[in-house]
Amino acid sequence: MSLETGLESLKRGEFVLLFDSAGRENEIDMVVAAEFITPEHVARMRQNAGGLLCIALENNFAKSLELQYMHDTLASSSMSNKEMIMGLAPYGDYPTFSLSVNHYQTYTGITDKDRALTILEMANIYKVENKQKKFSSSFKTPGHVPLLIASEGLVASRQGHTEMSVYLAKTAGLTPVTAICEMMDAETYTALSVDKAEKFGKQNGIPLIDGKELLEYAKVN
Ligand SMILES: O=C(CO)[C@H](O)[C@H](O)COP(=O)(O)O
Ligand SMILES: [Mg+2]
Ligand SMILES: [Mg+2]
Repeated sequence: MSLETGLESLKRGEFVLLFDSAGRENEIDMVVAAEFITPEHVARMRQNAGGLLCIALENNFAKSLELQYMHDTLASSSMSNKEMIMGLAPYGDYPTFSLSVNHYQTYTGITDKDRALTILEMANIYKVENKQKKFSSSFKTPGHVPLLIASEGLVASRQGHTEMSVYLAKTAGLTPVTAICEMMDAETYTALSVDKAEKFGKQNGIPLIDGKELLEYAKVN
C-alpha cells in the first residue's frame, strides 16, 4: 500500500511524491518532513521538482507563532489596491501563503544550505516552549522560503498539499512541519503528469501517494 510505504519513507527522512487530484491543482509535490531536511534535499527539490519550495505548518503551530494568512494580513492593511488580493484560486481554494522567511544565520537565504537551515530551524521551533519568542528572534521576513498555514481541521476542511503533507507528517508521528515543492515538466512547461511522476518515483525509489487514497485513509483513522 503506497500510503504506508510513504509513511515509512517520511520517518526515514526520505521523499514522498504527493498527488492532490485531477479536479484540483492536478499537481504532484515532492514532500519531506522538515525535521530531516538537508541541503541535498533542497538541491533535489530544485532539480527534480522545480516549483516553489515552501514550508507547510500545522494550524495550531502557525497560531502559536502569531502567523496569519497573507490574504488576511493584506485585507486588514492600509494598502489601497485591495483588488489585487488573492481570493479563491480557479481550482476553488484560498491560498495558504503566510509570511516568507529566512533564518537569521543565512546569508542570501536562497542557497541550498541557507534554505535547508531555514526549514530545519522552523521544524525545531515546534519543540521549543516559547515558540513565538524563538520565532521572532530567529527569523527575518521577507525571506526566501514561504510559510504555508494548513487549515484547522486539516484534510477534513481543505484538501491541498499543505494539509495533506502535514497530515502525513502527523500520522508518521513526526513534527507537523513539511517542506514541499511542485514537480514541473521542463519538456511541456506544465505541471508534471502523474505518469511521468510515477516513472520518476519508480526510478528513484520514491513512493507516490494518491490524495484520494490519503483522504479515504483519513476518514477511518
Ligand atoms: O501553491 C503552492 C505553493 O507553492 C502549492 O500548490 C503547494 O502544494 C501548497 O498549496 P496547496 O495546499 O494549495 O496545494
Ligand atoms: Mg499551488
Ligand atoms: Mg499544491
